[in-house]
Amino acid sequence: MKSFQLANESCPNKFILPESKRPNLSEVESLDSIPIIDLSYCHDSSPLSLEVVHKISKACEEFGFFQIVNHGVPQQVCYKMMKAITDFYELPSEERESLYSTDHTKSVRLFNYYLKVEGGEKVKCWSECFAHPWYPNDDFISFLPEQIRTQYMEAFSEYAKEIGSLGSRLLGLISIGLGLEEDCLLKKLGEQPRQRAQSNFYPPCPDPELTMGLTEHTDLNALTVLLQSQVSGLQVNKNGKWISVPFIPNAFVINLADQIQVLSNGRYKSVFHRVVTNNLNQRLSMAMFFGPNPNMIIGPIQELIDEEHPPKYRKYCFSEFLKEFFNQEGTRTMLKEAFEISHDNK
Ligand SMILES: O=C(O)CCC(=O)C(=O)O
Ligand SMILES: [Fe+2]
Repeated sequence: MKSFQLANESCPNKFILPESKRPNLSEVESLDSIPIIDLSYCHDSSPLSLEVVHKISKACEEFGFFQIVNHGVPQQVCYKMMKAITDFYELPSEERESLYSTDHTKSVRLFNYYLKVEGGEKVKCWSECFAHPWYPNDDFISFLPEQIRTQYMEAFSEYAKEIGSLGSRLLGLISIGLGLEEDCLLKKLGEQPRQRAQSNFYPPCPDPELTMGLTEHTDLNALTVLLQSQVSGLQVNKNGKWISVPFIPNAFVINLADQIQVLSNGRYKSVFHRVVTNNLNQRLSMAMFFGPNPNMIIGPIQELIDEEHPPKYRKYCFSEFLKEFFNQEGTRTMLKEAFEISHDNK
């Protein structure tokens, strides 16, 4: 699956976006940035800080994105995870070849995102992504290239444990911010929630104005915890403008995904984001997705509905949402909208 050229070569056609979909890098907003929230006072043993709850709630309403620092996940655990994915992508591409698949029903696979353009043609994103479940480990261990299997599994097991408890803690704080019981959102995800991991690799690109590392999208799950390498590239849309998310040492980027937008009846936002490329340095990220069990029924939470806030979305089974997601593969822009209730004729 050799798909990338060296940075001093020109950009192959299959990666070149039509003009209207290009990143327009000079227009990226440099004055605004997503909030940075210190979680020092929110560890399991500490009493709840209402100030932190308030900051998170505000970030969820205004940006749908924030970074967290002093989150309690040991630096070494993150370092080992980042090293394992770096080593994975640094293997000769033949070693990863057998993992490559365009079949989205495969739960472990290496793939490229693409954008469907007019005429049905597919333009590839300038990235490689490797997705797999969090558990059980046996389901994906055998797929990993042998050279990195032990290292990856060791790093991932520790990492998944830490991110699992961080995610539950964040869902608790977000629930309280919505005026709900602390365990409300976690319960909405059900038993055996859909938890997936995805590493993203963005090699240097000869012409960053023509390509996209990941085209604009919202995440389909409930919550994403993202670890990024030192090279920036992630941008978040706010009021139609793109703002960059800087790399902060020992921080995680948190973003709300579609299911929280629906559960919160539109109060908290799952916003569009994208990743741009650069011609100097490779970039890596590890996204940990928290989603509902596919059999769970999702819809606006009863306590958040009243006369002033009628339900914006109909109830659906999460598996239905997943089906819609795969139907929209390559466009992915009207996902939640497919479940909206129209109040036009009221
Ligand atoms: O690489 C990044 O910074 C973002 C990745 C992302 O948006 C995703 O995996 O959904
Ligand atoms: Fe994303």
